[in-house]
Amino acid sequence: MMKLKSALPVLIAVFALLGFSVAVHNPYYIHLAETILIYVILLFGLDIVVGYVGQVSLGHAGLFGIGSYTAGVLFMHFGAPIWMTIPAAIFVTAFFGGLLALPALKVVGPYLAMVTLAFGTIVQILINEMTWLTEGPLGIKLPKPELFGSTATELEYFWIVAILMLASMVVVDRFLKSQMGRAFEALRDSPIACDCMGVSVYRYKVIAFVISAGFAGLAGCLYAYSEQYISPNTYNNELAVLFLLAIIMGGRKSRTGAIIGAAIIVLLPKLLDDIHLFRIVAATIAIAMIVGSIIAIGKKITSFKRVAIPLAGTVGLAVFSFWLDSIADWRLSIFGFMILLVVYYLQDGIVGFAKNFYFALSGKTKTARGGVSIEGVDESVGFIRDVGGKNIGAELLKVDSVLMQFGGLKALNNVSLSIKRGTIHGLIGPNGSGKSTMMNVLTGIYIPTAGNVLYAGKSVVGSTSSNIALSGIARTFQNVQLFGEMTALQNIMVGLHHTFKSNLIEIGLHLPAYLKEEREARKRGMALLKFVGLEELANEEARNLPYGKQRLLEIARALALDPELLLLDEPAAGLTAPDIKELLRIIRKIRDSGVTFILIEHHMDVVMSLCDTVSVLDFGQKIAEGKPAEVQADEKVIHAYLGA
Ligand SMILES: Nc1ncnc2c1ncn2[C@@H]1O[C@H](COP(=O)(O)OP(=O)(O)OP(=O)(O)O)[C@@H](O)[C@H]1O
Repeated sequence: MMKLKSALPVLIAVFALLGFSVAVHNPYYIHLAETILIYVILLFGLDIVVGYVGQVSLGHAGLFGIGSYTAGVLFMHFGAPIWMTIPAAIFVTAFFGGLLALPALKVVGPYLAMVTLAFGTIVQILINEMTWLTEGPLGIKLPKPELFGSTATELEYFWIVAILMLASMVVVDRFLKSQMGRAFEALRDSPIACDCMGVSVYRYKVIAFVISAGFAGLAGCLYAYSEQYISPNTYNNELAVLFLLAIIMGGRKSRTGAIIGAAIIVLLPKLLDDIHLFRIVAATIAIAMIVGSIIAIGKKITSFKRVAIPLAGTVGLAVFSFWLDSIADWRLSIFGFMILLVVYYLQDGIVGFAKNFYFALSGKTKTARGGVSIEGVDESVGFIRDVGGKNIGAELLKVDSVLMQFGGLKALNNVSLSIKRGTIHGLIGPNGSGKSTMMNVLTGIYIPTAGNVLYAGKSVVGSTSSNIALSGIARTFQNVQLFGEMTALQNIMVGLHHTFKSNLIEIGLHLPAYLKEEREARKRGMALLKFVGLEELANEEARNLPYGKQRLLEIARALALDPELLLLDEPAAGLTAPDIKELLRIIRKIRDSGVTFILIEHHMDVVMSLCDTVSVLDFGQKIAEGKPAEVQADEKVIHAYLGA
């Protein structure tokens, strides 16, 4: 059943393509459809970077050009056949994708948009100037590829493109549903939490750009044969903006969105050339809009006020189209107007809008795809660390005279701690005393100005957060850092990322090695959810969970790392009394299996009932340490909390 459901989009695509090639013989339309399919391949790749990793890229027209020119140059200079130019274009472009990723590691948002735009411009200039390789502005001519000894016809070539598009669709979908795709989404939703789950943000950003560029390279190569002529000015920044628009209009994180987006950017300019066609389409959209609005208002999904402007806009456009005699002078304005409407009113793109409309209309709740059944979950497989009394009481973590300075402020001033295995060590102190800073030093987010941190005898100072996480230190955050757009189960599976060894080929081909890892991770993920009592919410997006449950989910996600040391930063903050009771039970149970804790907490009853030892910070200095009752009675501590 599950298998059939996931194969359905591919089957629909196959039948649509078959139907098209049987019904349409006009080479002009075949070529148009071919261009759409080529853009679809590129957009699948671009969506990885834009939709999943959440980065802006205006460099994809440049990458597209690199793909085209790899094919063109190899053909012109060496007469290379298509079965050589395709892999070459993919690899060369993927390499440049890696280069494009470097700025993305440093800057985000508008800055990244500018850097990637510059990348596109540089590529275009280089293609133009390197005449010895690329023929410069003259461009390169190349015939349709050889197929079984004869040159492919337009229709045969259409089928080559169609098959590669289908293959890309399957492969991209598989990548994105694997640990790889989860890493991409995790780093978009919370880079800090991503690193602290042992998933290196650096590494996966680069991987995302490389894979994305690989698809741009494939698309570029196919485009060269499709057009049979390539020249530098095709790959301009306008095309880059158009690609980005296609993703936004179609709908990010969606293969259907990529197809719709590609169709729009290829067909819209043609549509705006033909006044009759434009009238028909504008009228159809206006009617759909009127009918949709009436239904939506009738079912109370929306109000008249909210649909008034888009309604007036689409109806106005339709009326305007009949009033016009010729469209030529209005093309750009109409295009701009349509973009404005879509970007403003359909922020989730056309696919996102259609989905929301469907769910609102049918009254069904959205369950994330890849949902799992909650029956027969075996809690015991989730939580596998059991040091069984090993070295209980020996030193696990030693913080040695750590100084953390921010400008003139000493957030931590010469603090030393000794954390014993199998214990719960409390870290308390008034607001701003340096507790969270200590957590950040321990997890590699801050590098201390001076001093050392030894974990199991080895210094972790200077190690990356993801390496520290993988060595066995997991944490939760004061201000919950879940991966909001991912389901509860997926959040935990990011924590289980370290259990995956499979590579891109194993994922792409769904080889048993990968499928087994995925199965086991799901099983463990569900077990961990059950452990914290969230198995019923496995398929719910994390951002929709109540606050208390979010905190529990964070603990379960941290446990997925199989930690030896678990750092909890104010786990009881914002929890109700029954939730706190549940939290205490869970923490004790984890402790009993041998995990060591550092616990920051403002709820004194929680600290008193859980901790074996408590250290107190005030203005970055350790002012007291000892058993909870001793510390509570300490003069300096009372003074720090109550003030003079
Ligand atoms: N990245 C930073 N840059 C500059 N100052 C910082 C930074 N991080 C923390 N500080 C400062 O260090 C001090 C300690 O902050 P920290 O967040 O560690 O306190 P805390 O004990 O966790 O407080 P709270 O209980 O309010 O969370 C504060 O004065 C804070 O403003």
